Amino acid sequence: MEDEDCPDLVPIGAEQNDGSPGGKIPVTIITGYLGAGKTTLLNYILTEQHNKRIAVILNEFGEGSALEKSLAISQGGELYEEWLELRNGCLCCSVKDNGVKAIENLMQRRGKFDYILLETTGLADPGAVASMFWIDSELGSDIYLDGIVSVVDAKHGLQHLTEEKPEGLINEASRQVALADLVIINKTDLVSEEELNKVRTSVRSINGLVKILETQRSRVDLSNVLDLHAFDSLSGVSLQKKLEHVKTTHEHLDKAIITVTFEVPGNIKEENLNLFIQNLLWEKNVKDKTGCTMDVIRLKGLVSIQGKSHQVIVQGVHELYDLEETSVAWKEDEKRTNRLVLIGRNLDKETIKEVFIATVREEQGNS
Ligand SMILES: Nc1nc2c(ncn2[C@@H]2O[C@H](COP(=O)(O)OP(=O)(O)OP(=O)(O)O)[C@@H](O)[C@H]2O)c(=O)[nH]1
Ligand SMILES: [Zn+2]
Repeated sequence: MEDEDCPDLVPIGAEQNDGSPGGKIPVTIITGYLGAGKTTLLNYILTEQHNKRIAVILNEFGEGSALEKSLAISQGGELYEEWLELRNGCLCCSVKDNGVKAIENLMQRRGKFDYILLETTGLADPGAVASMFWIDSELGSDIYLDGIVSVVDAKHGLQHLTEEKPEGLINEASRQVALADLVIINKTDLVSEEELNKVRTSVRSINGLVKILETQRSRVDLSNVLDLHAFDSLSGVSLQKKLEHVKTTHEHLDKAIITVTFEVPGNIKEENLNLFIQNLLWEKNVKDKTGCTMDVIRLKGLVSIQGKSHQVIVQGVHELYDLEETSVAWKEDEKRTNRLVLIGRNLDKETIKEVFIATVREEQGNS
């Protein structure tokens, strides 16, 4: 039965479902720039009462996906009904033609879900992801695209939306807004009313029709997010029309922005970690081999802090960051380690790892 070309979706925490056959399964695409609050929204949806069996598909960068998963799980606890990971990393390129098939194979194997939430990477072109459902609608699929939700960071969104791109390159953040059926301006706690007005105006100028909601921690009435039927015959909008309107591309990843991940074993001192992060995000005195400043847009990590029994999550978006102790304890026989993911410009993995080690070195070997 299995198509060889068809990428595998990897179910995590497998447990058989017997869904009812019949009705088609809606898919909501959750998009938004790096660090805007997409995973926070997913977590929120999953913890709210919805009486649905929700499958979650993460479209994260290849290497970082294991970390992303562990971050989200440790935040969301056991509330995830399903957790799927695309083994090939990027959904837009690796499974463009087979993505729908992969999801359907999964439903066949595991029984039906009531709803599918698909989180794209912060740099993805949601149009490329959406188009895979459009192609499939003619094939009588079991799933349909319900809507595209775009999360905008109230603090950094304006910067993302107005950033000038070199000739020929499209601004990902504004494309995500242009394609959205719902825009959630999140992190309103971080801005003044005036700043919020500017972001709202900017969103409105890009997409004159879209519904705009403003949130903290992506807390939003679920009836505004799920079952939008944005592309039904009833709503009169076809996905095809929308995609024609907003140019979508294959070159969905800004070439200049890359992801680096590294792992360093041992315990580190909290103050040394702070120093490392502050040099990187605030002082901006960490340079690559050619002398260019490393510009980190997004930072995630799972680290082992000296004196703490539990794993600590590091989260950074531009210059804002915080450390949070998780509910996951390091096991007795477990090798303590620090895993970091950085997304930004001028990042070179060796240098950044060296700088990290140099900053925390004195703590190596302690436990
Ligand atoms: N102050 C504040 N922080 C928030 C809010 N919502 C989310 N955050 C924080 O912002 C950071 C990024 O949130 P995520 O939900 O991981 O963002 P994301 O869009 O999934 O990020 P990527 O997948 O890396 O692009 C985390 O540290 C969140 O705790 C908010 O309303 N206010
Ligand atoms: Zn995320």
